[in-house]
Amino acid sequence: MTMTEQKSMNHFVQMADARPALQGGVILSAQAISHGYGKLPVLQDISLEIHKGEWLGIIGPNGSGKSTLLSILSRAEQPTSGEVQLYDRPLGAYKRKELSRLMAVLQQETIPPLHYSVREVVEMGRFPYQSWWGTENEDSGPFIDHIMERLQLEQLADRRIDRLSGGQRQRVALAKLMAQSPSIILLDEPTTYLDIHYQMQFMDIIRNWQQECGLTVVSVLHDLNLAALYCDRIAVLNEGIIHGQGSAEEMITRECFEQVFHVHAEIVDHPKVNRPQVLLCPEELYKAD
Ligand SMILES: Nc1ncnc2c1ncn2[C@@H]1O[C@H](COP(=O)(O)OP(=O)(O)OP(=O)(O)O)[C@@H](O)[C@H]1O
Repeated sequence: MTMTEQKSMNHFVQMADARPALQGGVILSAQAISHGYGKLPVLQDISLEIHKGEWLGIIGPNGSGKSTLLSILSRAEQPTSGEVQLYDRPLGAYKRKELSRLMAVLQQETIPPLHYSVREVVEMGRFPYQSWWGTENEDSGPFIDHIMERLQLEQLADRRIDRLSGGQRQRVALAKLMAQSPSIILLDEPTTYLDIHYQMQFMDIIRNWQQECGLTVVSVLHDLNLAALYCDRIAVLNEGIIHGQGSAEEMITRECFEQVFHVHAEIVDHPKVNRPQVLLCPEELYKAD
């Protein structure tokens, strides 16, 4: 590791150490959350505890309330009833910059196609650490360099953000998120527009970040094999309620697929890692049985 990399890594670790002390390892909790749009109930009595350093995957069918739950966990939406707490404090009690130093959110199209360069967008991640005049106590240049290198964005540094492909933009969004140095990240279907190579690269980068800094990750994922491979724990949401939560082995089951997703599936053990993987089966194979 070069001096610059070491300095940047120390930056990550210092950020991790600067986090508030935890009690019982719970960093974020949803307590009896209910929510609806007009008369449509979307979430009913959701209670969830997210522990420091874990990767929680939220899976469930279309319209089951996953994005709504993530919006409530990030304070983008207020629940109709119930409360979210971050480090044992109600989410509503945090000032905006204070919350941004602790929590970052990545949605499918987080970065609007503006006329900024890639590097300028990544630097925007430092906003929560800047004074009124847009300056920081410490020079974050080497840290930004390190992130650009790590996400292979150096060649694109001066390229305008609106001239990038969807996959490249998603990498820039991730770089901006890393620049923000949060202790918890919320990801809403982060790999949807990525090809298989960039899906795996994206997930590996998040996992390395998690392992290096004790980052806590909450992600909505539609790809259940990725969820099984990367998440430490999975919560299954169905029709606005938690159908179940547990390890990949406990949640990625034939019963869950039939009851929640209404599809037939065979579950096999991954030959290289100790995680279940899903093999989907056409309906007629089951009719023939
Ligand atoms: N702003 C809104 N106004 C009205 N209804 C909404 C709004 N946002 C979501 N809904 C409704 O709430 C329900 C849950 O939506 P949500 O996006 O949370 O589900 P989801 O599980 O993330 O779905 P998907 O997998 O399709 O992304 C759906 O019935 C949706 O139509």
